[in-house]
Amino acid sequence: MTTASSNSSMSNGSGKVNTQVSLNSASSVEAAVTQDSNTEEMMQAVRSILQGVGEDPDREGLKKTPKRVAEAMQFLTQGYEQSLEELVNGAIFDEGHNEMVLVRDIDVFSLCEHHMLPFMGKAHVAYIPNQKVVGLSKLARIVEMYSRRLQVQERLTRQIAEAIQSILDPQGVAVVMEATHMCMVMRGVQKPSSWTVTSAMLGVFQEEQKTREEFLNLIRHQPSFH
Ligand SMILES: Nc1nc2c(ncn2[C@@H]2O[C@H](COP(=O)(O)OP(=O)(O)OP(=O)(O)O)[C@@H](O)[C@H]2O)c(=O)[nH]1
Ligand SMILES: [Zn+2]
Repeated sequence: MTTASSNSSMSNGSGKVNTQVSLNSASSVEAAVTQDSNTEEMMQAVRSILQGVGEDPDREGLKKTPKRVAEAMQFLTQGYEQSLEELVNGAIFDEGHNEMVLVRDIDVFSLCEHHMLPFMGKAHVAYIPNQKVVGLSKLARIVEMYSRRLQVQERLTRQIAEAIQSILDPQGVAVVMEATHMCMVMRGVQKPSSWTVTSAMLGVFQEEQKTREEFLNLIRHQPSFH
């Protein structure tokens, strides 16, 4: 991963090994070494795939491909290394606000766990606070963290809803995701126009039809600035 490999060079300073490393930097050196060996293994695997498709991994254009693919895969799955707590970073505010908060049209890029092919689309995330609100960007960051993993759309949708539930204990959470799956577009059943809608409704969104409808109307309506 780009970040991890830059970490590894940072932790070694100018490349010399510092013999007076503290426990913390010793463990970060260890993490960097593990990361490097992971990258190495991934590069080997990409070489095998290239050979498997009948390519010559040593030809000019493909020489750096194993490294590029390994780094791209590490980027696309960086959500495994993030935690909800770090991501929210304490940005929870006691506003006494109890009306619906909705962030819609959050871009989603993920990989399906069955084929490791992209699926992409939009997520709409709403909650009804119980006094506490969270920084708006954190809702998009939560979407980002769970999408940067190998996923199925249903689980991704539910994990986003449950994460918001766990940090805010709100009156309810609603998440709708609309996505197109490259494994259904480029291969397999080959249906380029199909898209999949999943939803997760918790608390009042599940219990009260009126609240759920209000949310569904809000995500249908086209904003005037578009
Ligand atoms: N429920 C769900 N299914 C998914 C998702 N992403 C991919 N799939 C499906 O996972 C299934 C895997 O089915 P398999 O029969 O094991 O694999 P396959 O032979 O490659 O299937 P086809 O895609 O039908 O060619 C397919 O039906 C995919 O459409 C997702 O996010 N949610
Ligand atoms: Zn798939």
